[in-house]
Amino acid sequence: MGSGKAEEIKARIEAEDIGFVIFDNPLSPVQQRNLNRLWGVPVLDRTELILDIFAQRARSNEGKLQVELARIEHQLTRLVRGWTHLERQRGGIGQRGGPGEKQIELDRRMLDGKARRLRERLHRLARQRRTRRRARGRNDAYMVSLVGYTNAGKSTLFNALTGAGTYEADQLFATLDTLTRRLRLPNGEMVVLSDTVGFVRDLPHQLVEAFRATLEETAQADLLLHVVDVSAADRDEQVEQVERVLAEIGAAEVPTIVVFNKIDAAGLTPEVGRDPCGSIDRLWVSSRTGEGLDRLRAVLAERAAASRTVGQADAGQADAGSQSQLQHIDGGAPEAEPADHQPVVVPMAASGPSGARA
Ligand SMILES: Nc1nc2c(ncn2[C@@H]2O[C@H](COP(=O)(O)OP(=O)(O)OP(=O)(O)O)[C@@H](O)[C@H]2O)c(=O)[nH]1
Ligand SMILES: [Mg+2]
Repeated sequence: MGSGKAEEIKARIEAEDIGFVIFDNPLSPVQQRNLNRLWGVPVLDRTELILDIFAQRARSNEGKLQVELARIEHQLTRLVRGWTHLERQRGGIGQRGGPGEKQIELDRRMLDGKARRLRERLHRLARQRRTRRRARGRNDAYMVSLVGYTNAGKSTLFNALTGAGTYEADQLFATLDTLTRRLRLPNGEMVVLSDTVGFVRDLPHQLVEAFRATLEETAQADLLLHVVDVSAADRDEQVEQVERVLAEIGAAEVPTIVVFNKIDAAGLTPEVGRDPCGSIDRLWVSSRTGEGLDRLRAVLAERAAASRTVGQADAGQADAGSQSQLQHIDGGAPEAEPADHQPVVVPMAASGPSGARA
């Protein structure tokens, strides 16, 4: 940003009585200090904004520790970035022997120590969580995780499916703590459903690191429901960003069904889409009105049943709808079934006897 632009913004801040300024990209400590001085209002960058929101939302002990760790990691990167500058500056104004350098080294050691202790506590918590899960016998259950961009409607879908009162709100990162519930499906199948923290474009690296334990659980799910706000203007970009984070946490290979949510807001009707093998891999639903959710339940039931009968490797193969699931289990020949080898989108109303409402 040139000085002309900075002056222009200063004029707007004064004219419109603006309280603070947020940059959509990283700022160095020096840039931040200079702009703050020029404009007389707080100046945040994107990472700090996201960290602030996370800090406000964290409820559980683990969530709070994760945010604190992310904050410290962020401070550490800034310390390193600011360091050379400070060193040069202090040298320039003739201070002896670099007291700034010494102070920064002390700060860095203190922060390093804090980060290490936090990581140890988080490790212990993650271990306890794994032990608890084993005790509950959840390792055998079919695990389904809701993932998606923040505000896509994961918690709303979670509530609609489980009847649980998870916090849902029209705000970013409403959910920070993974919440898990058992869900009984129409065919009597039991699955374990988890609601998770939402993703966002350019999720600060420190946050991905701090939330790694939580996110890695996602990677261990048997199935991901990738919830997409179909009414969002930038939904394709959101999908891409979520896929990128999933790859980063090692979840790219987990079988995934894309759930296009909020069809009521987009003026769409419930539909399903199939992969080239005929398996449903996309559904259009509204978590608010409940449209399309019966079909989603049926698909979940089928995937869970298939994973138990034919083993994980084939779990994605045998789920073309609740009726056809019965055919498969009754000995129908699934490999002979899909005639078309192209992905097709089947409107639910027109999907024949195996179709609309399970
Ligand atoms: N119109 C409409 N709004 C929905 C639907 N599903 C969710 N919403 C709204 O979208 C907003 C976000 O919903 P949440 O369920 O909190 O979203 P989330 O994905 O859990 O968000 P984070 O926890 O922040 O990642 C809320 O205001 C919901 O009421 C839907 O099917 N239709
Ligand atoms: Mg949520």
